Amino acid sequence: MIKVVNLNTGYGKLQILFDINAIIEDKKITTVVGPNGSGKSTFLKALFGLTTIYTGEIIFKGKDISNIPPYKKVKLRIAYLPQIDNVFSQLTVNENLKIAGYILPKDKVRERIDIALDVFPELKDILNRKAETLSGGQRQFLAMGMALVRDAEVLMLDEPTAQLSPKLAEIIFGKILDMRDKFGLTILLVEQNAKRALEISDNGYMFVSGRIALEGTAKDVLNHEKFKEYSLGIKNV
Ligand SMILES: Nc1ncnc2c1ncn2[C@@H]1O[C@H](COP(=O)(O)OP(=O)(O)OP(=O)(O)O)[C@@H](O)[C@H]1O
Repeated sequence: MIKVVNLNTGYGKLQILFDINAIIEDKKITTVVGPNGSGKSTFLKALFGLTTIYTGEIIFKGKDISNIPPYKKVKLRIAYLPQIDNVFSQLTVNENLKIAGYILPKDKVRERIDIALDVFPELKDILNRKAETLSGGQRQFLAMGMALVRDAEVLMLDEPTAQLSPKLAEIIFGKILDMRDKFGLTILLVEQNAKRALEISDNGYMFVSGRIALEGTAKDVLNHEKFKEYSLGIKNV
């Protein structure tokens, strides 16, 4: 579980998130929705150690990790997949998967790559392709596969279905469910495809202007008037 307590954070002097209190439950999918610019991506970045934290705590396994740099978060088995630049574009799919396992003992890497290829069989035929030649969906499969190789326990995904067709988005949502159900991953998802994302989630938060406007089970959020008003105003909902 990740517990966020009274978090105030931003970039340098520019505060973006205000008094955020949230719980990311183990082995569940928690989705953050909200208008453009409301601070959803900043929330993921803050949890990974990429923002300036003014006050507050991020508690993971009983310890405050708010001042721990990103490379150490990887060792804590927290993975963050940004919207772009989530793979090494000049390397092949196979090389990307191998590199993802760099913190693991060598004999474990092969085993973890096999597990990743079981969940993402789509990658099997393109192992020797350079990542820069992949489609958006294939790239997303690779980025998620790399998190599986790393044996991540917490997976933070920033808009994994952005720019994808509805059919591919649905496949990605299916993979996210697989990662929770087959591997017990704790997933924190930021999505523009808000309604569909909440439908596959356990818990939800809606951010508005850097503050939590709604929170509860994903079902509670989906059925709340505030969410309905917001979702009527955006595409894909
Ligand atoms: N590196 C940065 N430096 C300064 N300001 C930033 C930086 N990244 C984001 N911001 C600002 O922080 C605010 C929140 O942005 P953020 O990307 O977290 O919102 P979001 O809810 O994820 O939006 P979207 O749905 O459009 O991705 C915006 O005003 C944005 O301009």
